[in-house]
Amino acid sequence: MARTRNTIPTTDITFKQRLSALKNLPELFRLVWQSNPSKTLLSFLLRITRSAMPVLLLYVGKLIIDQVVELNRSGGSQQHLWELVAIEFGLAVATDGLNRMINLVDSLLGDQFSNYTSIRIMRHAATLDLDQFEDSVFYDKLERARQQTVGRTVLLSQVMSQVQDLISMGFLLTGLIAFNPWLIVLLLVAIIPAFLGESYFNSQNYALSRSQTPERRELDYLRYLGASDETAKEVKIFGLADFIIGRFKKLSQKFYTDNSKLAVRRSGWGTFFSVIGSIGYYAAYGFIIYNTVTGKTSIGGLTFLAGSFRQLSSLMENMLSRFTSVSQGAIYLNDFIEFFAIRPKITTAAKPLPFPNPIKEGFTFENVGFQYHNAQLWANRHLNFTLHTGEKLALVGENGAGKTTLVKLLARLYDPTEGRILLDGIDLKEYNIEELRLNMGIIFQDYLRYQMTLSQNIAVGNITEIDNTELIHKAAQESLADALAEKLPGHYEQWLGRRFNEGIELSGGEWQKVALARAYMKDAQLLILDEPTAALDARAEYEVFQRFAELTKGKSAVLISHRFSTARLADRILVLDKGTILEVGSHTELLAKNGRYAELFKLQAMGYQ
Ligand SMILES: Nc1ncnc2c1ncn2[C@@H]1O[C@H](COP(=O)(O)OP(=O)(O)OP(=O)(O)O)[C@@H](O)[C@H]1O
Repeated sequence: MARTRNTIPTTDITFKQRLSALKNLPELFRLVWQSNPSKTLLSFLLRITRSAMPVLLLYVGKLIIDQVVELNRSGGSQQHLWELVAIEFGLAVATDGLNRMINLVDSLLGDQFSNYTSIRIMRHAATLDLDQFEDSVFYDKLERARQQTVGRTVLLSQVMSQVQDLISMGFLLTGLIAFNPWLIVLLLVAIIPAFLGESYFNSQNYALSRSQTPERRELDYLRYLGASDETAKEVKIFGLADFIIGRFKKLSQKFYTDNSKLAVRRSGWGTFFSVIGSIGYYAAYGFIIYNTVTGKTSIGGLTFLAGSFRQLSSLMENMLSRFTSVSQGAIYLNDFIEFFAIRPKITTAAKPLPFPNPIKEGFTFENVGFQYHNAQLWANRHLNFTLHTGEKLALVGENGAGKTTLVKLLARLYDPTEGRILLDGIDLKEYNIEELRLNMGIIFQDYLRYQMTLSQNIAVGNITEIDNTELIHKAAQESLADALAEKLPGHYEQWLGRRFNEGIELSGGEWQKVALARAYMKDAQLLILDEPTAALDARAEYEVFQRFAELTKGKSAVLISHRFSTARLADRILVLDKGTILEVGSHTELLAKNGRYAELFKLQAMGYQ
C-alpha cells in the first residue's frame, strides 16, 4: 500500500509547547521506576550526595587559602591546615567515586529501561489491529516510538543530571547571595541569550527531524533493497543497483543539506552567545577582585566566590541547554505515550460468548461490505451467503476480486464496514476473539518464512504445542513436509532460511508444504487456505488435496485458488468479481450455467490441451 506522507508541522515548536511537554516526565519516571525500582532509587540518592560536592570543595578550598595567608602573616601550628587538606582530598576522591558509580548505575538502569520499553512496545503492538499497521500516520508513530528507545535512555540520565545540578546550584547560590545578590543578575545576563539560542535551534532540529520521518523510512528501505539477501536476486536480474543507489544518493544528499544548513547556523550563533557569557563572567570576576583589593573580601573568599560564580555559570549553562534537550526529549516522548494510547478497535465483547464447539449452523454473511482505510473502492460489497458446517467452499475470481479480504473478515482481522457476519446466528463480535482464532487454521498466501528451525516453523501454527514433537511430526506428514524433514541434514531441527549461518534455503513449494503443516497443528473447526498449492508441483498438489479432503472431513474449509483443478473439489464455489458475488454453485452447476466460472474454467482447460 502506498503510504501517504505524514502531515508533520515543520514550524517551530514554541516555548509553551516545550514546557507543556515536560508533563510527560512523570510518565518517564514511572516507566523507569517500573523497569528497576532499586536502581532508580540508588541513582537518585547518589546524585543528591554528588550535588553537595562542588560547594563543599570550594568552601574547604577557601578555608585552606585563608589558613595559608594567616599562617604566612602570623605563623603558628599547621595542624588545622593539614586537616583541611586531608578533608579536601577525601572530598575529591569521593566525588570521583560518586561520578563513577552514577555512570555505572545509569548505564545499567538505561539498559534495563531500554529492554523494558522495547518489550512494552512489542506487547502493545501485538494488541493493535491490522489496519492500524496499514495506516501511515500510525506507522510513523510506531517507528518514532521504536527509534526513541536510545533517546529515552539519554533523556533519563539528562533529567537525573538536571535534578543533581539544580541541587548543586541551590548550594552555590546560597553562598553567592550571602556575598552580593547582584552577582546573580550578571549570571542571568550571561546565560539567558545562550539559552534562548539553544532552545530555538533545538526546536528547529526537532521539526526538521520530524518532517524527515517518511524519507528516513524510505532511506532505510533503500538500504535494505540495496544490500540484503532477500533482494539480491531481483536487484541483479533487473540491474537495479544504480537505480536504488541513485535514489538513495538523492535522498541522503537532501538530508545532508538540510541538516548541515541548520548545524552551521547553530554553530555561528553558539559562538556569539558564548562570547556574551564570557563578558558576564569577567564582569563578575572583576567586581570580586575589586572587593578583595579594597579589603572587603579575604583571598580565600575571592577563590570561593570566583569559583562559585564560574561553577554556577557553567552549571546554569548546562542546565539551560539541557533543558532544551530534555524538553525536546519530552516532546519525543509524546510519540511514545501517544502510541500506547492507541487502542485496538477490534476487541472482544465485554462478556464474550464461548466459541461454539461444534459449530451448528455455520458462518453467515449478511450484506457484508468492507472498505480499506484510505481506499476509494470497496474491497467487498453486498456479500450474502452461508458457510455451512462441514462445507468446503472455494473462492475464485480474478486478482483483486476480494477473496483474501473476505477471509480476513472471517478471522476478524478486520470488522465489516457495513453488514455483519453471524456465527450460529450471533454476531461474530460477540465471541471471544482469541477463541475464534484458536478455532481457525489459516494459511495466507503471503505466509511468513520464519528464519528458525523446521520444527519451529511448523509449531507457529499452534505455538503452545511447540514442545509436542509428535504433533509437529504428524502435521508434517499431513502436509507432505515429512519427506523434506528426512532430506534435511538437521531434520526437524534444521535451521531454515539464509539469514543465519547454518540455515538452508528451501524451494517455494517446500516452504509451502511447511506452511501448510501449520494449518494441521490445531484441531481447528474451520480451515482457510489462501492459494495453498500455487507453488506445488502437480503430483504434490494432487496428494495435498487428497489428504486435505480426508483430514477436514466434517470440518468447514475455505479454499482460495486460481487453479480450477483445486476449486472443483469444493462442495460449493463462490465466484467473486469486484468484491461482490457473481455466481454460486457446485462445479457442475456452474459449468451448466455457462457464466463467468465456465468461461474461466474453459480458458484454463484450453491451456492444458
Ligand atoms: N491492505 C490493503 N489496503 C488497501 N487496499 C487493499 C489492501 N489489501 C487489498 N486491498 C485492495 O482490496 C481489493 C481486494 O484485494 P484482495 O487481496 O482481497 O483480492 P484477492 O481477490 O485476494 O486478489 P488476489 O487473487 O490477487 O490475491 C484490491 O483492489 C486491493 O487493491
